[in-house]
Amino acid sequence: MCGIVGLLAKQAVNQGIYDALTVLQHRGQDAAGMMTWNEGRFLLRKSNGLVRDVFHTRHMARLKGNLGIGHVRYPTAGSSSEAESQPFYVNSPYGIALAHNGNLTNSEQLKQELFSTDLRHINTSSDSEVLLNVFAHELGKQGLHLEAEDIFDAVRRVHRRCKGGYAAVAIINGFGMVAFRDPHGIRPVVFGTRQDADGQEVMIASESVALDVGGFELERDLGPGEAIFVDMQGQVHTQVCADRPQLRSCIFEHVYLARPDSILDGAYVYGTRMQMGRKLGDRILSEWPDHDIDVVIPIPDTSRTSALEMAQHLGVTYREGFMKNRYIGRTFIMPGQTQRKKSVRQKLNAIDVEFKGKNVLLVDDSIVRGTTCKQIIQMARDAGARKVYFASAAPPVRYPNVYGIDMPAASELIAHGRTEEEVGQLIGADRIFYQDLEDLKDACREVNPDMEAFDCSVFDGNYVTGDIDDAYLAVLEASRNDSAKDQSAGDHALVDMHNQDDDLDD
Ligand SMILES: O=P(O)(O)OC[C@H]1O[C@H](OP(=O)(O)OP(=O)(O)O)[C@H](O)[C@@H]1O
Ligand SMILES: NC(=O)CC[C@H](N)C(=O)O
Ligand SMILES: [Mg+2]
Repeated sequence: MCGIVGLLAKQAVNQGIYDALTVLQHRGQDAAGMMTWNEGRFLLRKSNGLVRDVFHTRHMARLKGNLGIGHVRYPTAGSSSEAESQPFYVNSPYGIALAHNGNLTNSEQLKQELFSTDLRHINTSSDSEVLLNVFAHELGKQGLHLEAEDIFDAVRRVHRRCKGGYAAVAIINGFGMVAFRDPHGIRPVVFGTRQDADGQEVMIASESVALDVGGFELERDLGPGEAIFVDMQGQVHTQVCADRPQLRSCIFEHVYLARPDSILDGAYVYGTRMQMGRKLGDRILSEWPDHDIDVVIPIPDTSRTSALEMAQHLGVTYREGFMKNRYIGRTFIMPGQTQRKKSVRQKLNAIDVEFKGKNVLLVDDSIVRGTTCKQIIQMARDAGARKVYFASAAPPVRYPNVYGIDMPAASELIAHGRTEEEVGQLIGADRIFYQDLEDLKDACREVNPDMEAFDCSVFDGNYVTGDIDDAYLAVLEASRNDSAKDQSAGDHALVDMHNQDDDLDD
């Protein structure tokens, strides 16, 4: 779940893209990058680190031009090497730069095809470089002069070849900006406009919050299989380019990934999280009408919205019993288990008075590996809680994700092959409550009834692209489990196009 942004404006876009990336930072903390286009040249800066660490004044000054794209990365394929940070660039045809959120599930097969049939070489292990090359190859079948229709034809062929979850934004040298969303709309992408004295400016982004910050009016989400082309004059052209588009957006965006102040597929994430809190409150009341919960305490940050609503619904006091260190990022999207474990303790600290002698209900948005809740329950006990109950606003996460969330190994998921009660025992809770999957879907549908169905694969093991079987998951687990990733860490030797270096003079 990386963050992507594209901006075509009437003046320099570097600051606008930087600002958008800072509000998309929660989608990727490993690397950041920006590619602008100026008078026929692409200018690139990308590196490992947070947005504020990657772009210094000297880089910003060099990122000239009124058209650009940006990316914050949370790796879900290949390595976390700087060379695999994004955007990527390819020189033929025209010169194309691309940033991608998601994961291709057939990238190995595509890589072979690109080499043997399309005569293209992929220089990294990133699936995003594969996506860019498929797009480039299909675009290369068009003529010297591109019209919107030609671009949409190329995207149509990309959808026929690529499988998985992908939202991508690209620049085509001399022609404009393009974005497209996979035929199931698994990963989100929205676009908005801003009126300048010289004409219309357009921003495309993973989440609407990026548009808010830039003063853009949200037009809408791209639909499943839809593409948008913004020409150099700022004119917007859109077309659905998939043969059988079906909206199956990732429900985990609403549970955890997206910011609550974003609107995805027409639904305020804040609203869907509130409904999750209500539904789970209902479940607790029906399973345990004479409960003895004294206080509801959220595990900051993401669970706050659901926990507050749940407490009100239960008629129980809500208290902020854990303080969050604002300088530690999201732990779940950190690359290794050792770092994730250590960061939970650095990130959260208990306020003893809220726990002493009380029966506390701790609420989190989800339990994935169990890294957070195990430590938190112990902290609550150490702070003097009498009983510690635990509620997850999402159902048990039992299956790997293959569409752009780095949960590749079933064996690393605490609920895989376990009952709810077994998870409760393992994490040390006196009682555990999980959301029901139908209730989770209803929570989202109640905010936008048009969202009929979702990708819920991490909860039900049903992969909407239809190409995932046990053999695929076994290969994925072997190649991307935590210890496999540890062994490939530090692989920075891959070559890439010239990247602005830190040792350049100011
Ligand atoms: O079971 P786990 O493997 O620990 O994963 C689940 C936890 O990770 C996330 O928090 P994170 O710190 O990433 O972000 P947040 O501050 O947005 O809650 C999520 O909100 C849960 O708290
Ligand atoms: N989280 C994502 O969207 C990752 C995009 C791409 N698969 C990468 O690893 O760079
Ligand atoms: Mg959390």
